[in-house]
Amino acid sequence: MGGPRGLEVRDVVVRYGQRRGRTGTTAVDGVSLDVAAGEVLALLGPSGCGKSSLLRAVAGLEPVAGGAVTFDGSDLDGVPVHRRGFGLLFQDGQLFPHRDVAGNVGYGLADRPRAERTERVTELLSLVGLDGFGARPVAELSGGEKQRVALARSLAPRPRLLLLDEPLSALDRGLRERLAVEIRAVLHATGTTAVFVTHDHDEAFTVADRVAVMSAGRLLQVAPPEELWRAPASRTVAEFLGYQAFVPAPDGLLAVGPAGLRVEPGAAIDDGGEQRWPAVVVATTFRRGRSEVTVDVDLGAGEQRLVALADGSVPAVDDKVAVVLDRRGCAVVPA
Ligand SMILES: Nc1ncnc2c1ncn2[C@@H]1O[C@H](COP(=O)(O)OP(=O)(O)OP(=O)(O)O)[C@@H](O)[C@H]1O
Repeated sequence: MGGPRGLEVRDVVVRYGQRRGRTGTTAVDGVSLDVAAGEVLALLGPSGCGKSSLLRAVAGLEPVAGGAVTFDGSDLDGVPVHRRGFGLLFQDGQLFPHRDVAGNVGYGLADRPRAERTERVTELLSLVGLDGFGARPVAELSGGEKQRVALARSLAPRPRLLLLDEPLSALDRGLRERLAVEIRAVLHATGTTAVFVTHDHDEAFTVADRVAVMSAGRLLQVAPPEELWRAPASRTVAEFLGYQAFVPAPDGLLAVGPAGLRVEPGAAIDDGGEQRWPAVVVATTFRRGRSEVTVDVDLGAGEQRLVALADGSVPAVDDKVAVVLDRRGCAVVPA
């Protein structure tokens, strides 16, 4: 009957504070979602959209008010957290302060023979780039090292599903980007099925095979990163992914991405075909090998402050320039 089926979430509802005469808050409002065995799925959405509530419901930390959560075909209704065989990793890795690194990583292996435990701890420390760290007290670790230890600890008992709730959000940006790449590599190397909650689209795109975008308790779109970026299902999804402006187009709305505008020197002249708009330069920055020009421009929906790329010479602040669309940096969404 085929391989393992992984996680199935069907019409799940999570509510808080519902008492007699009070409706309470509906944090998750009928979400259905599958995560295949070995797949890494990111749950992406703004603060308060219900991502953590959904994750906690899957973990068994929050009761479901409707719908069902099943794993490999069996319903988890009434199955307590510690019987689900899932691993959990939170923003603050919650290491045991009085155990050393090896003691933390081996925590979930207490029932295994000592030799096997030692071998597994060594293997995992190597996997997360912490060879030789076993005897270190956790208090002496950096934030990034602590999260690596927490990741190793959560993977040690080979959970059938790993649930990660904003595991990188307490770290600074550079470290976050590096660790996101490492987490992806570790999850794939171990064949771990995982759900990764984040509000950061770059992080979601780095870590996940598929990204599920949530808003106000509902699922808006689920797709692999490139597909989501190329074809956002709605303006809301596009806005959340970082598309910065919207221009009416014959087949819907043209969503203008971070690389969807270019500046050209000289004030705008209408040359007939191409869409060009007059703009005023507000600031220029050089980032990641390219010049980004912040401009005030009206693309038809009122003046907005947007970012355009400069190919050639970089204009000065207060210069009048023209901005043109670069279709390669745009996507069409339904109007
Ligand atoms: N224990 C709780 N009691 C009451 N309301 C809650 C509780 N936990 C969450 N909520 C509410 O449920 C909604 C969804 O919260 P949730 O934490 O799931 O969102 P989130 O997308 O994970 O946001 P964040 O990224 O800020 O954690 C919010 O309106 C929140 O205020």
